[in-house]
Amino acid sequence: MRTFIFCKGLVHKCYLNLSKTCTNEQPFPTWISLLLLVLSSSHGLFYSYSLIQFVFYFIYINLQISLAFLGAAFFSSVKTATVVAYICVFGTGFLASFLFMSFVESNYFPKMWVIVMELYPGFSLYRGLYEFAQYAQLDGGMRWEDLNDSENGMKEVLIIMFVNWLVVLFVAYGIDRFVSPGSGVRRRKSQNSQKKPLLSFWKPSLQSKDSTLNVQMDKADVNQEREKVDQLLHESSTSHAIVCDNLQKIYPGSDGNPEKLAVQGLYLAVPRGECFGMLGPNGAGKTSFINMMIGLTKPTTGTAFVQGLDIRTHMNEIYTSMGVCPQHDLLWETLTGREHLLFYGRLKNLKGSALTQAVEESLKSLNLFHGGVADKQAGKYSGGMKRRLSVAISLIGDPRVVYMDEPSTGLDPASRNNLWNVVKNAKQDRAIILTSSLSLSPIINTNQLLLMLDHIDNGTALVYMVSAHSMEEAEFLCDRLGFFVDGSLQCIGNPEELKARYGWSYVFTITTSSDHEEEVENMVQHLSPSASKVYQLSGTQKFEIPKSEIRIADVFQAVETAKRKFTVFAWGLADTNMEDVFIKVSREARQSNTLT
Ligand SMILES: Nc1ncnc2c1ncn2[C@@H]1O[C@H](COP(=O)(O)OP(=O)(O)OP(=O)(O)O)[C@@H](O)[C@H]1O
Repeated sequence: MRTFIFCKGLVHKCYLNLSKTCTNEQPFPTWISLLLLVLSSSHGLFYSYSLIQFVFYFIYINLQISLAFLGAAFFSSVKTATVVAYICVFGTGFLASFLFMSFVESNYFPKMWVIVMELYPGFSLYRGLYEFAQYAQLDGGMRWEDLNDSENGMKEVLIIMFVNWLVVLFVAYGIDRFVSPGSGVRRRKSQNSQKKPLLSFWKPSLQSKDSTLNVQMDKADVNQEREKVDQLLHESSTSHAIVCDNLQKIYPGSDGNPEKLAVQGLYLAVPRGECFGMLGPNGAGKTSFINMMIGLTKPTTGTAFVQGLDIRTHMNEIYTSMGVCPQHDLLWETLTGREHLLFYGRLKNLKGSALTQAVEESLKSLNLFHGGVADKQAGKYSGGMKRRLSVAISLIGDPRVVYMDEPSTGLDPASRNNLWNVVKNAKQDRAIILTSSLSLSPIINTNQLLLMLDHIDNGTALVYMVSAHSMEEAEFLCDRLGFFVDGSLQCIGNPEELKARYGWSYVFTITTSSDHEEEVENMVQHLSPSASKVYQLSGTQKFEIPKSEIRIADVFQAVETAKRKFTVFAWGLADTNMEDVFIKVSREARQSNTLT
């Protein structure tokens, strides 16, 4: 990931050329070298096609790529990498033109110092171009035998660049493999203290055994999940692709803010073939969880195993079997949809016709193929098309584990249904974790279901609203759902189980004029003394009535009687749905948080 970030800044232009000119199988340094060779020759800069030019460009481009890999270890932000890369490029050009070249041409400046300066790749590039220009007027340009000329510095330049290439590549590999397998170098140094020896397979961490405090004993389903995890950690093999063992994330306090417990001791086991829905309001910790699972951040304590590999120590191996659809689309504006998929497909080791076929199938399944859409730049895509492309990227290369952070955000209903079908098909043989944000907001939006008035204190009302499509998506796609509030798992189970567990009541909604609210309340109390009002606004009231206390026929009877006394604009009696479950779970979580 870091490598791409830096590469995007440093070799962005080279990559774009690659994408537009090379075929799938050819390594791109070769193509770029040939391109530069042809361009320079055809523009009359050099009068011949020289093999030396090809070798020179080839070595230089590979050196640049190695430098990009090395530099990637030091940057975690695309912007910073881009700015530094541009400063290096322009600064080098400036210094080379006004300073270095005068040293090269000077008869007094020691040649030894010129060679020392050429150790810097930018100067060796300039020296090489300078030497080509010197020989450009000769018939045939620079030849191999010209390398022996005493004034020709090309031989040194080629040797220096070649050695530089190997050294930089070696150092970059060493840093990436052994020093900092994760994110930015400085951050990694501080995390090395947490590094554990490599694990051969599942192995319970000692930390997890000590930490029982985070599990609230009254959550039977959550406890059951924890027991399952404990059991899985002692098995030598398992059908579970993802096992989280007391995963915890605490962000340190900054700028006077206290530290933030974003994910609290999470135990979770997701088998292959399951789509697990992680639902929760904004700030519940869903993205923090995903960021740990995809290696963007390290867990504070605990760990998770993906296909048996520990996310603290084996992230590089995990990347090869993982797909991610991030919350915000990370796309190159100037690359087409097809080019994106070709790029990510190659990263997943797809080649030749298998790659072409996978890309086409993926584009077709997400409606990004026909009408030239596949070959349109992603920058010209609508928000929904970008989202679909992100989902396609996450699924290319047949990953075993896929994380989708709010995949259908911003999609119109037709695209959403299409995306749901794609995800549903994709989950057959892989584990998918899908997050969905459920709005908890005091703003009333007619597109959302207004579900509950939590309390009315001091004249203020906090209204819970749940985005209807989030719930629909969760129910349609997910085999199991977990509700998160304030970083902790509140309940877990399949939609039917959850509805049965929390669905002990009917929801009775009635709309009259405001003058008759009290009479409606009395009517409901008469029907069921334990009924509770959950929402009231301008004559519309909503009650939860325990199923054990009423018969549906009695409700009909009561409403008919009421209609004879005053006007009832609308009324309805509904069974508990997933929205109600979420409201109840959130309310209980809030109440228990207030008490503690
Ligand atoms: N880098 C950070 N430093 C400090 N606090 C953070 C950081 N990232 C997230 N948080 C806090 O951690 C909590 C969980 O955030 P997170 O983004 O994981 O929630 P979320 O469920 O994904 O929310 P959303 O649906 O809005 O994306 C929030 O209170 C957030 O403010």
